[in-house]
Amino acid sequence: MKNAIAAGEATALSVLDDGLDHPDGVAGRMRVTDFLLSVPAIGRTKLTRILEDLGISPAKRIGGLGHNQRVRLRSFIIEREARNRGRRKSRLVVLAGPTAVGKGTVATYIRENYPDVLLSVSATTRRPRPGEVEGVNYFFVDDAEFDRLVDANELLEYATVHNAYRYGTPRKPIDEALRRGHSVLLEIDIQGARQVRQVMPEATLVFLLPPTWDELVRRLVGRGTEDEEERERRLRTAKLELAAQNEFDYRVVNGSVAEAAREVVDLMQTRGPSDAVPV
Ligand SMILES: Nc1ncnc2c1ncn2[C@@H]1O[C@H](COP(=O)(O)OP(=O)(O)OP(=O)(O)O)[C@@H](O)[C@H]1O
Ligand SMILES: Nc1nc2c(ncn2[C@@H]2O[C@H](COP(=O)(O)O)[C@@H](O)[C@H]2O)c(=O)[nH]1
Repeated sequence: MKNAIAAGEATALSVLDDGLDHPDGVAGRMRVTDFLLSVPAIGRTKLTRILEDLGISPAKRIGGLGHNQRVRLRSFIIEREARNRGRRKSRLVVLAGPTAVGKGTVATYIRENYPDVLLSVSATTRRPRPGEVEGVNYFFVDDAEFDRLVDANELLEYATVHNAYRYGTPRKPIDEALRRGHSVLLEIDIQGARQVRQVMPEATLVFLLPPTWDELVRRLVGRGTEDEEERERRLRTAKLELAAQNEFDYRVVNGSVAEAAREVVDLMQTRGPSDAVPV
């Protein structure tokens, strides 16, 4: 049932009605606490207050509610769905762009300065760089484990990036976060962004641009993590990637990290974008 809500296949009201009509069915046997926690934007803190207001004990199951409790819970859900109708749903935002444009830098700034934004942690077959932390920067896995994640359909998308290592987005934490009403940010490459568009057409795709081509080259060289041959290869790919920017919903120019980060975060809020340019 929880997954049904997460996938948008059933509204909370239809799950509730199913439970009330069929006390011995899956929804009927669901605890009211689990049901309410499956409703987007209801967390444990709100749950206690809601149960008190509705006069329902946390131990109750949907199928075991008394008449007045049913009426109160149903009205609560109907009002909530009516209020939320027309508002944007929680968002999956994908940040992509050419090599060295600053995707990682902007994503790190967001992680450090906007704690409400959930930044997806990818799995990768590349080795950790100095200072990178398992579970924070990446889940560092070997080829066999990456194959297992792919075979078990545990990745929302995956790709071999820069012809070198494999990277992929674990699906479960994203489903869970969206179900809870949070917005999620993925910092991935363009192949991955295209896959996300296929499987989640409602995702917002943001293309990060350098102020100029010369500045992109300066950043790549200045980072000093690739040799000349690899830099040349990445810059050739970058030209092709820049040509893909029209596939994206918004473009953000990474002139200042703080401003680019704010624009991306604005795209995740219900009020919509500020300075980002719709494509
Ligand atoms: N707004 C900015 N102004 C100046 N330098 C920046 C800015 N944003 C990022 N940089 C620098 O540019 C370099 C590349 O940034 P970063 O590694 O974040 O790029 P990336 O897009 O994640 O690259 P890749 O896809 O190759 O991993 C880094 O040295 C970073 O410090
Ligand atoms: N398709 C995906 N691309 C990803 C993912 N996680 C990161 N990336 C991209 O890989 C490159 C290289 O990253 P680095 O940390 O090794 O420098 C960069 O362009 C990232 O955007 C992912 O899960 N899927």
